[in-house]
Parts: sequence; structure tokens; C-alpha cells
Amino acid sequence: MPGVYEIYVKDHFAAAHVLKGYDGNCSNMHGHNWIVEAYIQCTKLDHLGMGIDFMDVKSAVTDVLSKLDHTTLNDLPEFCNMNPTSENVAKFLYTQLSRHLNTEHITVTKVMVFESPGCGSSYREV
Ligand SMILES: Nc1nc2c(c(=O)[nH]1)N=C([C@H](O)[C@H](O)COP(=O)(O)OP(=O)(O)OP(=O)(O)O)CN2
Ligand SMILES: [Zn+2]
Repeated sequence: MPGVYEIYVKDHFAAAHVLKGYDGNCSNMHGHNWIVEAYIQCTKLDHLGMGIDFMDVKSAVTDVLSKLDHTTLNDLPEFCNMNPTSENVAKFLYTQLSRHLNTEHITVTKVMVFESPGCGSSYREV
């Protein structure tokens, strides 16, 4: 079986959200310092021995997170029809990062999103 490499980058953003219909405090507006982890699978190394340069992944992650940073997530078009839960934010980031980074040998495999250090969700496609 051929081996694969997995590249990992962690970043963060600050944003508020409201969980509409939630039976509890989270139906009030509140904020989090969201932590994001992106996992990228590479099946080939370049001449430098890199699957993909961390800098390229960081740049893509920063670019995508800049759309969310210091916003109220519910106000963004992406979340006008769904609650910005960590699950939905993870899927949004997965889709955006896949568009930026996927090639023949590079695939975004998972995005994890934490609303607090102990609670989060991930999205991947099976
Ligand atoms: N499956 C999910 N469950 C919950 C989500 C979610 O996105 N997916 N989100 C929430 C709320 O957004 C809530 O604010 C999250 O709370 P938590 O991460 O526990 O952080 P707190 O700020 O509330 O921390 P405390 O230490 O508990 O005060 C709820 N559920
Ligand atoms: Zn919350």
C-alpha cells in the first residue's frame, strides 16, 4: 500500500454567533476565540522533500479565516440559512480550503473547529 504524508496547520479567529432555536444560553449572541486545525494529505514530495509548504497552507487558512474574523457569523451569506455551529463552520472551511489547496497529489482531508479548548467538531468527506 503506498504511503501518504499528512500536513497539519493550526490557526484561530475571533467571531460571535447566535444559535437560533437552541434551548439555552447559546441562543443569545456570544463570542468565541475559535481554533481551527486543517489536515492535508500529500501523496508525493517535491524536490525539497515537502508535500506542501506549511507557508502555502498557512496562507490559504489565513485567507479563508479573514472572511470570518471579527464578524458575527450569522450575518455572513454562508450562514444565512443555517446556524453557524462548529459543525457548519468546519464544513465551510473544508470546502473553501479544498478549493484553494487540492491538486492531483494534495487533498484537504479534515478540518477541526473548536469553540473552546475542550469542545469542537470536525468535517471530512468519506
Ligand atoms: N454539537 C455542537 N454543540 C454545541 C455547539 C456546536 O457548535 N456544536 N455550540 C454550542 C455553543 O456555541 C456554545 O457557546 C459552545 O459552548 P462551549 O464550547 O462549551 O463554550 P462555553 O463558552 O459555553 O464554555 P463554558 O466553559 O461551558 O462556559 C453549544 N453546543
Ligand atoms: Zn457558541
